[in-house]
Amino acid sequence: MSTQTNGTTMTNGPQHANGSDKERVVIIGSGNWQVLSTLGSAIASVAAKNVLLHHELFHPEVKMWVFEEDYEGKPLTRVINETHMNPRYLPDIPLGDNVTAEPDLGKALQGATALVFVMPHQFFRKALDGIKGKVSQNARAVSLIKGVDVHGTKIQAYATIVNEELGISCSSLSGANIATEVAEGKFSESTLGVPSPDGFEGDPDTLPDARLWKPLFDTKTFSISVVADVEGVGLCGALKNIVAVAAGFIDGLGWGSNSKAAIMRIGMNEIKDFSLEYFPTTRAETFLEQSCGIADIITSCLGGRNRKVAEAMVKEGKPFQELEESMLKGQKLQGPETALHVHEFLAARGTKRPGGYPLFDAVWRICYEGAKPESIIDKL
Ligand SMILES: NC(=O)c1ccc[n+]([C@@H]2O[C@H](COP(=O)([O-])OP(=O)(O)OC[C@H]3O[C@@H](n4cnc5c(N)ncnc54)[C@H](O)[C@@H]3O)[C@@H](O)[C@H]2O)c1
Ligand SMILES: O=P(O)(O)OC[C@H](O)CO
Repeated sequence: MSTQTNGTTMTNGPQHANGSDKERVVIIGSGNWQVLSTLGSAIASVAAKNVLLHHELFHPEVKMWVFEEDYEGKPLTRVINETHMNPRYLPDIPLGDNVTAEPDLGKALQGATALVFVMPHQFFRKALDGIKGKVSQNARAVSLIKGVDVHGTKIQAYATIVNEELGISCSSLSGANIATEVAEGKFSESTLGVPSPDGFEGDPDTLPDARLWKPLFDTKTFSISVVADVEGVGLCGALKNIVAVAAGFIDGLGWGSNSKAAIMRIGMNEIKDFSLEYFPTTRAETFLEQSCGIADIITSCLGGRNRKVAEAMVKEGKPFQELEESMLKGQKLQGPETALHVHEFLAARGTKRPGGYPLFDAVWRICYEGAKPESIIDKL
């Protein structure tokens, strides 16, 4: 098994067990980030174009594992394969004729060497159980999942779990990336965190996993920057969802732009300090300089689903679970559960930060403990 801290077993790619020297891409997930699933479906549409462009590196077919469900009386996979769109999670966006939807995870993984994980974190563990033992040790993975996994005093980003459980190298991709805007080809940036040898200070674009994933995702309108910080990129994506919930409360209360800017600033500091406190390989500049850091906080606090549902919680006085169902229609919220996971972790592990993490704590209290939204500023 490879170990991935700042270092990993650095496979240099091609010459795979499938007998081909070309990378075979499988997208595991098919939601709103399909561009990347809706990211899954949005990501599928970006990746589908790039495998054709970089045909010397990639096999032309992109498989997409789809959690099978009924769509207007037909299996969703059949609808996707007939129309080359995913009307359930990413309406009106062509995915590319070379994307094949597959409901059987084992079949989707056959011959796969480049695994793109893009599903709500709520479904990750079950999918991972179905993947174990079915992946070539030459394969590599990238996680686009924005969340953290907590067990008692242990907290992990998803790329680390993929690395540990499947024994393959895993990168992270995260940024200011509202899926529909990416799918519509509106200019966005994203950050790719790749494994590197300990103490690496060179050009991250030269690292082996950057040479695989950057050609798959980078386009003129979806611009990828590479950093040697897998965990930092994953943590930014996870923790900004808590801040976006807080921003939604501010909107619901009608408190205006100064309050929202304060929430973004305080949230940025909590994300950075939390990551540096518990994940020693993370780099402060990832939070302050990259799309996955400050830029994703801004876009999520302006236009994300977490913000939208949290605003409705205040205005309609309903719990997030009810609003998630009625407003998102099958898409999933990550912010409230991430606040719960972080709360459980901090309760078990404690913190050396003076005053703790009061914004993260306030979001947990409002979502799960019935605290009033106005109390969000009480300990800031
Ligand atoms: N949508 C975005 O704008 C966006 C942007 C960047 C990152 N992300 C991240 O990408 C990840 C995926 O988000 P998304 O927006 O694509 O998903 P989503 O919120 O659209 O959720 C729908 C997905 O969940 C799947 N699903 C539903 N029930 C399931 C089950 N029982 N088992 C397995 N899968 C099931 C559906 O098949 C579909 O793929 C998340 O971590 C999210 O934070 C999303
Ligand atoms: O819609 P949200 O709140 O899940 O955020 C989507 C993306 O993560 C924004 O980068």
